[in-house]
Amino acid sequence: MSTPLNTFKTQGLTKVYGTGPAAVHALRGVDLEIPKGDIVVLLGPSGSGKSTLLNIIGGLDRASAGTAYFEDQNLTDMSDRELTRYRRDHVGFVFQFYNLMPSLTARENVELVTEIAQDPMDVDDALRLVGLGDRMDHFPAQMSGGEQQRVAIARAIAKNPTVLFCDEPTGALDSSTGRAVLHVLNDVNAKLGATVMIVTHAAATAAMAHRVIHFADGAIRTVEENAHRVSPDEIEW
Ligand SMILES: Nc1ncnc2c1ncn2[C@@H]1O[C@H](COP(=O)(O)OP(=O)(O)OP(=O)(O)O)[C@@H](O)[C@H]1O
Repeated sequence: MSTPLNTFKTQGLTKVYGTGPAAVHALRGVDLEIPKGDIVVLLGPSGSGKSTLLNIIGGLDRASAGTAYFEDQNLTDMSDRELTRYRRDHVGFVFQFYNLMPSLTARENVELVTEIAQDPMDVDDALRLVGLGDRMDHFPAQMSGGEQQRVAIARAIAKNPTVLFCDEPTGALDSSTGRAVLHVLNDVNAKLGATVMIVTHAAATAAMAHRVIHFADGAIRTVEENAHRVSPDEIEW
């Protein structure tokens, strides 16, 4: 079988939370193609459905209608067990708050994931890739916010994910620390070939993306391809 060109393809993807007068239409028919190996930045007002989309194609939530494919697998048809396997084998998540285990060192936090992964990276290599080669035995409380976020990224990439989802990865960081974190995401994309999807309110992040998706009111308004991508070093917010 040929290698699929898209990491994701959705058609008419719809999500309604609740029923009757309390129903919230979080996604109103999203048609989307995400090429393999792209960095994609999703922008849009609060409540426009960005996290909902990420949660559904990340296998954390279910659509109300429509289809979502990961490569040639239909996520919307999967059982809970199959979705768990999909997440375990293919998906890395990075959130605004790093969710590290405080009683474990950087290395041990990453090992938690590599112990159950199918084809993990070497833990030390993952920490070196995020620039923490000399901080592996430090605990989260001994690290800055940016360093903790880099541990979270090392943990997410150590399973060798096909796709890395980042929901406000720089939301809790000052701009220079945030740039360092974006640098790491850029490297992960360039060196590992992972498709990287970033939801952010920091609109300037769009400059480093291959593709920028603008969301509003549960739907995609525009998709732009960046002819000239900018290095994270040049991003200001
Ligand atoms: N579990 C839930 N139950 C009910 N409504 C929800 C739930 N999760 C999200 N929503 C609603 O769905 C809509 C889309 O939310 P979503 O979190 O996807 O937006 P977002 O664009 O990611 O926003 P933000 O930028 O603030 O994170 C919002 O109106 C939100 O209140």
